[in-house]
Amino acid sequence: MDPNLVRDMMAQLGLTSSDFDTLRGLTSSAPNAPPRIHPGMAPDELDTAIRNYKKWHEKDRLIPPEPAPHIPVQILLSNHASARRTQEQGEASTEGVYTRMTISGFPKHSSTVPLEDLRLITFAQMLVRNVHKGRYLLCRTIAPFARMSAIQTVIEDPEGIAGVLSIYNFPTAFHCSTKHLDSLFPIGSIFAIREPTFKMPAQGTDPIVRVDSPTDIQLIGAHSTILHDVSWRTGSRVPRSPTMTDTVEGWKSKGNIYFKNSLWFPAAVAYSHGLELDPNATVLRANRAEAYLRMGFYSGTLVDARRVCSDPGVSNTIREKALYREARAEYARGDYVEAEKRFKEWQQFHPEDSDVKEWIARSQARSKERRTGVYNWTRLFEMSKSDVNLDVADYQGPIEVSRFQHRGGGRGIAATKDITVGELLLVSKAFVSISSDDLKNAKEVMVSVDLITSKANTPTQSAVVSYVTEKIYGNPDLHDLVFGLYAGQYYPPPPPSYPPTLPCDPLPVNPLSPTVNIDIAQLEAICAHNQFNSIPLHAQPLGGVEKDNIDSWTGFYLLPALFNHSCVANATWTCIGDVMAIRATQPIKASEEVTLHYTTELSYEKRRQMLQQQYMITLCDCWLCRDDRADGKTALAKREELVDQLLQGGLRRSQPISSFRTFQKNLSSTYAVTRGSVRPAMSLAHQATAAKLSDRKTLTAFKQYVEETIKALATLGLVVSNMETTQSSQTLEVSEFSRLPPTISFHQPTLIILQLVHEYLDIDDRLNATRWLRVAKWLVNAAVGGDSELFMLITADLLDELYLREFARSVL
Ligand SMILES: C[S@@+](CC[C@H](N)C(=O)[O-])C[C@H]1O[C@@H](n2cnc3c(N)ncnc32)[C@H](O)[C@@H]1O
Repeated sequence: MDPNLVRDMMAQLGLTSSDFDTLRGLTSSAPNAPPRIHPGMAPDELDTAIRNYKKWHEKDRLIPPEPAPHIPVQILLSNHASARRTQEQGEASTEGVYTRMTISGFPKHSSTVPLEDLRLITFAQMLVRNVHKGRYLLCRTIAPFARMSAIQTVIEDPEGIAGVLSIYNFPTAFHCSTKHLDSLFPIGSIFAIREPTFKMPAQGTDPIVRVDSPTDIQLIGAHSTILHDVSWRTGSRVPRSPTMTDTVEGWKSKGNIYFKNSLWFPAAVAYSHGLELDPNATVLRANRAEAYLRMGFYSGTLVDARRVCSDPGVSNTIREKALYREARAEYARGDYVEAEKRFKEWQQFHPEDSDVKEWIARSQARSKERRTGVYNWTRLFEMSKSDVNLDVADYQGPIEVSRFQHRGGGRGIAATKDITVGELLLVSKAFVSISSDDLKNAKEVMVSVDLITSKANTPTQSAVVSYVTEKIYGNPDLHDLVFGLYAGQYYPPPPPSYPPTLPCDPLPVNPLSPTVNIDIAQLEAICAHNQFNSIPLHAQPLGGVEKDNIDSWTGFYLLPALFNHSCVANATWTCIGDVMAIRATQPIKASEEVTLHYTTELSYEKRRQMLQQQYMITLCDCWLCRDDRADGKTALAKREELVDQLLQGGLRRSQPISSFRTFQKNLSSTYAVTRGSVRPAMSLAHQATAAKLSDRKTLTAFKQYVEETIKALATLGLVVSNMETTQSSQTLEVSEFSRLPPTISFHQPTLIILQLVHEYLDIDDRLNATRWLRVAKWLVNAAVGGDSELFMLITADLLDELYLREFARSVL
């Protein structure tokens, strides 16, 4: 901060010059402040800023912990008020999307010690750059919260010393309004912060108490024993704080007001305060169950609803409500058999209720999906266009988690029987999925810069940790499902099997005292190692432009995260809405490893780089990479150069065909002659040559065009019977020997084939056009499932662009 500005501010606040000297020590210590990283930096600028930031971080880490300089509370409050005003102004404005940057990937502490085993600490005893293990800070808020990268406020301890508190990843606070924050944490809220970290902020100059894990925060009710011997030096009541109720009825009506305003979490907190006063206050518990249900805190709903149902003194109306909530929570947790039972129990009291009939039918449909793996993919695809959040059951086909010692994490997926191409292996609903559209509604986008990978994450990647944290917070029994995933080389290896055995009963949720500890640093590593970043199918149709303008999408899935990578994968994944389906693209033998692509780059070097960015620290050992490495560095470099040349428009259609042939020869010379037909980079050269030949309208040129197109497909690894001789034998067919290209997703080969269909129709060869159209349909259905109808929907834009829609409709 500019010292002159500080001096002006202090004058306004009536502070003395000795206060100013204290402050100058702080504010002019700009050399100790971290380098700025801000939105709008050019890529080079950002690279340099990240490098400088890392250097600063290393230096800052070496500075021993030291007492914090005293910053007058008025200064803290005044600085904070301006941050709060910025958020309020942003809320009032109708314009623009604001981007915030935050730094991730540095070590951070999350406490695992219960509050009762910790000793009290005060600000005066705390040191900057220190984690205060074995201690807890008791404090209360003396300002309203404001939301920046984290939610932030000013707190004071019982001795009246103030400091800034920043809480990251707090449930429901990711993009919340000031109204939500004020309801959640009114001024005067009392917290116990377990093992607080006092540190220099990631950006800025004033030290902060930084809480990364929301489970380190315990909300303290007025009657808590922890407050018994505590008196607040600045008075029992914080100025401007609302009057706090301290009766069960008071908390109930507060909760009900929040509930009516759709402020589910503040409502749940209010009910929890009431339940702390009287754990048998059944109405509050029943209401909390509903608030949890609205927030997706299903474990909390279930525990509360069951307890209400088992209360012998409860009225029939409340018991029935609780039973319905229990059934809904069972359904949402994927226990469809239990859900059906509960809904049927409820139905006994309301035999004609149409909603419950619908829920029973849905429970039965989900149970059937889970048993059979039969889904209506076409319907799901259509539904995903309006709501990505699809209602389906998970399904596990002929696969299991197995040991693969040589892979990071030591596990992988193996086939439990011989598998055929296109067979459905797994259907999994996202644990969380985030599209950039979800974030844009919030008028604010957060971008995190990862110090481990030295790159800026996309907005949806930056949000994933907060989303997963919230889900675990409200569903604590899911904790081990997430923390059983691989977290990378700096963490102990995950358990050899997956999923872990989960508690039989759901765990309770209490926002005043969270049930499980969430280690945020480990969760960041887990998310980074296991997330999926491709765009769901409805938003990236073949041909045309992206439909929903989705520029980034991140999905966090559980069992799908157990698949290892191969550049020549034998399975492929696609997302319809937030549902991932994984299918075999090659025949797979029982006990063989089943793999997916983490990248579909055609060049060895680009694949290597992409895999490294996804934390694959060892070189990929698939046969394609081994063959590529055996070609030697010089050949690989030359191949890379030629491919770049091609992609940058180095071969123009106006050039003579001989230039294309020479190019092919040069590129081909980078592959050892002994290599098999799969040569992904060659596909690009064949595609370019085919495009050139499609301009020349002679029969010979057409034949050559077909030959080049077929080579483009074959070099990617597509196998269809008699593909190479189809011109003469006309026996092109999809048979049990057919397989999808192992090197790439279905999109590119489908594009190539539909182009070929278009060219055949152009010369009125309907027979071959039909044959190839059927190959395209087979390809899409094998990768995505469904039938002709789904094929037509997925390829609709491309079929239109190529004037193929009517033809496809008539022959499929
Ligand atoms: C999403 S996890 C895959 C499951 C993981 N193997 C496990 O045990 O949980 C991704 C990590 O698995 C490892 N991995 C994936 N594919 C691999 C491969 N082909 N070779 C070696 N390690 C691989 C890498 O360490 C990568 O960071």
